[in-house]
Amino acid sequence: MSDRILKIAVFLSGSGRTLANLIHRREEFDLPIDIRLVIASRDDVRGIEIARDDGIDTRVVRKRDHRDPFEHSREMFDPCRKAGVDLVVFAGYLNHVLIPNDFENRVINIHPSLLPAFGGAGMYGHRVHQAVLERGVKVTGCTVHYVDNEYDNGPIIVQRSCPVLKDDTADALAARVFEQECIALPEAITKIASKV
Ligand SMILES: Nc1nc2c(c(=O)[nH]1)N[C@@H](CN(C=O)c1ccc(C(=O)N[C@@H](CCC(=O)O)C(=O)O)cc1)CN2
Ligand SMILES: NCC(=O)N[C@@H]1O[C@H](COP(=O)([O-])[O-])[C@@H](O)[C@H]1O
Repeated sequence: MSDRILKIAVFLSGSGRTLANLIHRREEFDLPIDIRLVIASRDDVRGIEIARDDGIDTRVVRKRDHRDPFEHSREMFDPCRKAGVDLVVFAGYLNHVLIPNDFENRVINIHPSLLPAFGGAGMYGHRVHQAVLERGVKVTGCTVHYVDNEYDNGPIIVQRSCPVLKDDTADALAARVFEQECIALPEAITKIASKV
């Protein structure tokens, strides 16, 4: 579909399964990405090890080490500029970060619900699936969207759905949604690569 290889940076805060899936799709399915950089919000996360094992340049940028959101944003995006990154991918990244003007429409996020439902501040990871179960909805899924300065607000690129089953636990539901995330994020990246 696409003939352009996107230079990407991945921002993460956790176990790095989303990054591992991108590496797998690049190796096995020719996902057109060159992962130039991984930036983690903490130094004790498995995502960093996955990146290093793949030979990817890594950095840790802790939000609390910065005077204000502007300085934090510069520290996150300056390395992306230096590395000539086309697209930044939030892959389980849990800090709010200001999006600089030159990265408008060049940052995407994967969220584990069908936005605009179950999004916003406080909605991340298992909290999302717990809220879905408590509300009793019958269909959930994931959303890949462009990132702006409001949580989970930017234009939607791809959504994939799956059922919520009777007697589901948050763990079981998270695993079913994650299967869809593993398809949705590569699909969104391929879509973007085909347009640039
Ligand atoms: N400018 C933006 N930054 C971020 C966005 C975004 O849409 N615009 N999305 C998040 C990812 N996200 C869901 O997709 C999300 C992550 C975290 C939270 C949240 O409530 N975080 C807590 C802190 C959690 C922690 O550090 O352990 C909080 O802010 O109090 C909501 C949504 C990434 N950044
Ligand atoms: N609001 C953002 C959010 O909840 N993101 C979610 O965190 C998980 C990251 O897993 P990973 O760290 O193993 O890639 C994924 O399920 C992703 O959708």
